[in-house]
Amino acid sequence: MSSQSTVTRFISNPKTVAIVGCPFSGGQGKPGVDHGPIRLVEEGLPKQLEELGWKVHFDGHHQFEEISAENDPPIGKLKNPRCVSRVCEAVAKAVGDHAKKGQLPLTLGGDHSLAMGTISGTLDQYPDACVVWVDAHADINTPETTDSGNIHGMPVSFLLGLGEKIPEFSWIKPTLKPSRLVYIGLRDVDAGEKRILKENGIKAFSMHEVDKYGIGKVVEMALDHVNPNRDRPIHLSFDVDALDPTVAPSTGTPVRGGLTFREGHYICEEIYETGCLVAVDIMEVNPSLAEPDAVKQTVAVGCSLARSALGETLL
Ligand SMILES: NC(=[NH2+])NCCC[C@H](N)C(=O)O
Ligand SMILES: [Mn+2]
Ligand SMILES: [Mn+2]
Repeated sequence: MSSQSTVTRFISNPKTVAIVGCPFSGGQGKPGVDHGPIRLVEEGLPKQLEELGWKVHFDGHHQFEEISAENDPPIGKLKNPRCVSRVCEAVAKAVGDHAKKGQLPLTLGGDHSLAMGTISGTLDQYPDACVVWVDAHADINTPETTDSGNIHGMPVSFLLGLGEKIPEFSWIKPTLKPSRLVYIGLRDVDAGEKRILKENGIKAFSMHEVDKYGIGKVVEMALDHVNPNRDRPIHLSFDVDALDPTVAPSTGTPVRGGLTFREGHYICEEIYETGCLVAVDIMEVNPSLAEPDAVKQTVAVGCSLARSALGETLL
C-alpha cells in the first residue's frame, strides 16, 4: 500500500501535519531534552514529511522561557509543578486548536510530562479517542507514589484523574478512561505503578509479552483492546526510551532490554494503517547525553518513527 492511499478518517484534506515543537525539560532533572525538538527539525523532519505527501505546518518552536524562569518551589514531592502545568496547558491549547482544524498535531518533546498537554488537547476534540503509550515506563505515578518527584513519570495519572488533586493542575479534565489506554514496551515500572495498573485494569504489553507473542500479535492485541472496531481516533505517545538503548541511546532514562529498531517502527506503521491516527508525540530525545554519533542516531530514529507513523512504508 502506498503512503498516500490510506484514508485518514479524521484528518481533513489536504492532509496537514502541524509540528508542535516543545523545547521543555521541566518534567525531569536532566538538561538537554529541551533541545530534542530543535535537533529533530534541524535533521529535516518537516521536509521528510512533505515528501510523504503531507502539508506541513510549522511556525517555530514554542517559547517557554518566560514560564520556566519563574520561581517554582516543589508542591509536596512534585518538582517544577507550576511551570510544568502552565507549559502543558499551553500545549493542550495548541494541540487542540490544530485538531479542531482537522490537522494532525505531531508534538516533539521535550520530556514526557508534555503528554498531559498533548492528550488533553486530543481528548478535547475527540472525547472517544484512545491512547497507545509506547514506553519503557508507565509514567503513571501519582503525587503520592512518585519517588523522584519528576512529573514526566506522572502524566498518565493526571489524565486519568488518579491520586491527590493538585489545584495547580485543575485545568486538566481527567477524561481518559483506563479502558482507552494501552501500553507497549514496559520494563521499568515502579511498585506503586504496578499497583495502579492492576487496580485500574489497565492493559499493558511489557517486553515480556513482546518476547512471547512477537510485536505483530502484540500490536493487534493492543488495538483490539482499545479500538476493537478500528473506528476510534488514536493518539500515539511514543517515548524513545521504549527502544533499546543500543537503538536510541541519547535519552534521559534508558533501560536495557527494549524494542528493536524494527519493532518500534512496526508499531508506528500499524497504527498509521488503521487510518485512525489523530495525534503523535515523539518524546524524550535528549541530544546532550551521548557521543555525537549516538546523538545523531537517536535524532535520526526520532525522525524515522515520526515518518513511519505518518505513512512511510518500506516498499
Ligand atoms: N518519561 C520518562 N522517561 N519517565 C521515567 C519515569 C521514571 C520513574 N518511574 C519516575 O517516576 O521518575
Ligand atoms: Mn520512558
Ligand atoms: Mn515516558
